[in-house]
Parts: sequence; C-alpha cells; structure tokens
Amino acid sequence: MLLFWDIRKSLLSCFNYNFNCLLTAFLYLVVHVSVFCPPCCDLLVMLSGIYALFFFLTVLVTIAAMLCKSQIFILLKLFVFINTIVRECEPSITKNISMASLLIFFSPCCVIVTELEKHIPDLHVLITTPFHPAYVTAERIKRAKNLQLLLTAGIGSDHIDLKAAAAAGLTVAEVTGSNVVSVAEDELMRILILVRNFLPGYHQVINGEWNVAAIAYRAYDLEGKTVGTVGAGRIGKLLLQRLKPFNCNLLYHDRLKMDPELEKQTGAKFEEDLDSLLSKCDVVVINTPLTEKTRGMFDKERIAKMKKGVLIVNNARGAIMDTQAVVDACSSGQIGGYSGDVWNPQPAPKDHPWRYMPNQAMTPHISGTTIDGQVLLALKSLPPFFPLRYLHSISSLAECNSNR
Ligand SMILES: NC(=O)c1ccc[n+]([C@@H]2O[C@H](COP(=O)([O-])OP(=O)(O)OC[C@H]3O[C@@H](n4cnc5c(N)ncnc54)[C@H](O)[C@@H]3O)[C@@H](O)[C@H]2O)c1
Repeated sequence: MLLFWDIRKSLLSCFNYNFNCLLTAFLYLVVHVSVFCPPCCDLLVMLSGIYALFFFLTVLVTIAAMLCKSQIFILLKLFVFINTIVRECEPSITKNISMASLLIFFSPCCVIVTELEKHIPDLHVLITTPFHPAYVTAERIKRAKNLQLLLTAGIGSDHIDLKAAAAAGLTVAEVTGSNVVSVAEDELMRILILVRNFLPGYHQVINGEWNVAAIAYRAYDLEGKTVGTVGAGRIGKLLLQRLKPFNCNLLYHDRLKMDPELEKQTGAKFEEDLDSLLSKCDVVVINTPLTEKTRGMFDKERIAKMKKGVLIVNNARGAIMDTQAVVDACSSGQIGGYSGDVWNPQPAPKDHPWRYMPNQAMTPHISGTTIDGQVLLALKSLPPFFPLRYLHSISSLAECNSNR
C-alpha cells in the first residue's frame, strides 16, 4: 500500500517535470529533423505514436493512483487496529479471530449500513470511526452473536452502547492520544476565528463586499481574555500549552487536578466548580468525553450562567450540548459565537439547526483527520508492521500538498 503511494508520487513528478521536459525536447527534435531530413518524418511519426501511448498509459495509472489516495488512510487505520487487537486484547479473544472473519465498516453511508446489517451476525470484530460513526446500538450488539471486539478508529467510543457491550462481555478499544495535537491546534484556530470575527470578513470577500465596520465592531484580541477548558485531559492540556503565549487568563475544570509542574508551565488555574469557571470565561472550550454525566451538560440553565456573548468551541461531542439551547442562545446573543466539528447526530442531517443558526463556525467532523494526525495515528501503532521510513516519506506538508 505504501509502495503504491510512492509509485503515485513518482508518476506525478514524472508527469509534472520530466514529461514536460521530454515533450519539449521531442518537439524540438521533430521540427529540426523534419526541416533538415524529410525522409526521417515517418520514423518520427511512429515515435510520436509510441510516445503518445506511453503518455496515455501514464495518465491512466496516475488517475488510478490518485483515486487510491483516499484509501491509503483507511488502510493505515486498518493496520493500526489490527495492531491494537494484538497488543490490547486478551489472547483468548485474538486467537479465534482469523483475518477472514474480520469485517470492517469504516464509513457507514447508507450502502455500507445495509452491509453492516447484513453481516452483523457473522462479525467477530467491528471497527468503526467517530468521524462517521456506525452507531453500535444495543439492538445491533444483540444480533452480533459472534462479536468479540469493538474497535474505535480514533478517540471517543460514545457511538457504542457501552452498557450493552459490557453486558455482552465485549472488549471496546480505542487509540487514545492519537490525533490529539490535530484537535488542540484546530481548537486554537476556532478560538481565533471566533474572537477575531473572521468568518463574516471571509464571506464579504466571496460576496464582493467591503465593509470593515461590519466586522470590526465585534472583533477582539485574544490577549487579556479569560479562556477556560472544561476537561483538561490530553487535548485540554495541549490546548492550554498552545494558549500560553497569547497572554490570556487560563482556567480549567476537570475531575482531576493537573500535575503542578504543568499548571506552573501553562499558568492555568484550577476551578473545582464548573459554574464558577463558566461565569468568568470569555471563551469556553469543551474537552470532556461524552458520558452519562456530560450528556446535555450545557443546557439552557447552564448556558444562562455564562457571560453574555461567550464564545464556545466544542470539538468534544455534539451531545454534550443541548442542541436547541445552543440555537436559542446564539439567536439571542447569549452565545456570541459557536464553533466545533461535532454534531448530534452524525452525519448532521441537512436540516440540522446548527447549520442555520447565527454566528456559527461549524465544520464536519474534521479536526482530528489532518494528514499529520492520521500519519501519527499510524506511527503510534504501525512499527511492528512497517519500517518507519515509509511513513516518514509521506509526512511532510509540502510533499503532501504537491501531490494533490
Ligand atoms: N473532534 C475530534 O476529531 C476528536 C478527536 C479526538 C477526541 N475527541 C473528543 O475529545 C474528548 C477528549 O479527548 P482527550 O484525548 O483529551 O481525552 P482524555 O481522556 O485525555 O481527557 C478527558 C478529560 O475529561 C475529564 N472529564 C471526564 N468527565 C468529566 C466531567 N464530567 N467533568 C469534568 N471533566 C471530566 C477527564 O478527567 C479527562 O481529564 C474525547 O473523549 C472525544 O470525545 C474529538
């Protein structure tokens, strides 16, 4: 699979550089030889035919390789999770799983969901992603008589009915710590987008407008603002570290206090009481998992306790928010801006109200799916399967971009 990537790279560079050079040289040759040696024309026509055939084949293989690009990360994930099985599961589970019985459902669009329904009674292992989750309901678990392992390709297994999985004796595993940098960076970006009122300016450009005042009246500097993270685990801590140079007042709320050294390094202050943190923050970022306790944690009453015009970033899970309460608060101005990549449910239906509420900067579930995030996800688990040099060869941003 990685070899294929390299083939694609060399084909593209051949196409971009070598081919252009060769073509230019060839055209020079045709013109010069035809002028000075007319009988050679037939030979040149034949050579042109061979060259055109070569070119046509190159284009075909390049297109095929480009189409395969989207499959590469799916395959990377596959290897990550096979490794997870080997490392994290009891031998009693893994020894019964043959590769033939490992059916994978990464993207449950309607066709694949139908496939999932069809195959679920035969599955031993089911791999799903939080990005486009196949909701593993109690009903599906009940039908999956052979299921032994549920793997999540990412962080957060709330799309799985964990109680039903536990009752059925299933192991649920996920790749913790995998794409946390990608999510933390994305959160920083969203904070700036909201604080600087970036999106209306962008829309003005698209719409051929120019109205500085319409943007500036609600654009601020981040410096000096109070920013709080609800949940300071892996992602929350990375965010606090990244916010430190912006000279904000940093607060965090979590079930657990951070290591004093990290508290000192980031300057973040612990707030034991959530509502106390919320009443102080200009910007609130949500970084808790979706659990029984956090589901609907931000309802109408809690949002009302926040500062008027508060900016909220939520890349954790959509269901931590009360959907309608967010819409109402964005409309009334209680929430000054809401941004995130997680929805309830996913994929968000076309009529999801968050698509149409004012002052939102929402995206599909993309914060953890950068190229670097996916390569890192693989790097954390792949070494037993592949020499690292193959992966390093695709991790440079310039290289990835030049291959688009
Ligand atoms: N949008 C994405 O692409 C994406 C990617 C990765 C993770 N996530 C989401 O982000 C969440 C956090 O990821 P992480 O890697 O930082 O997880 P983590 O387990 O390292 O951190 C979660 C933190 O939340 C705290 N917490 C849990 N319940 C709490 C509660 N009721 N009140 C206060 N604090 C509570 C925990 O103590 C922990 O410190 C994941 O569970 C997942 O839902 C989203």
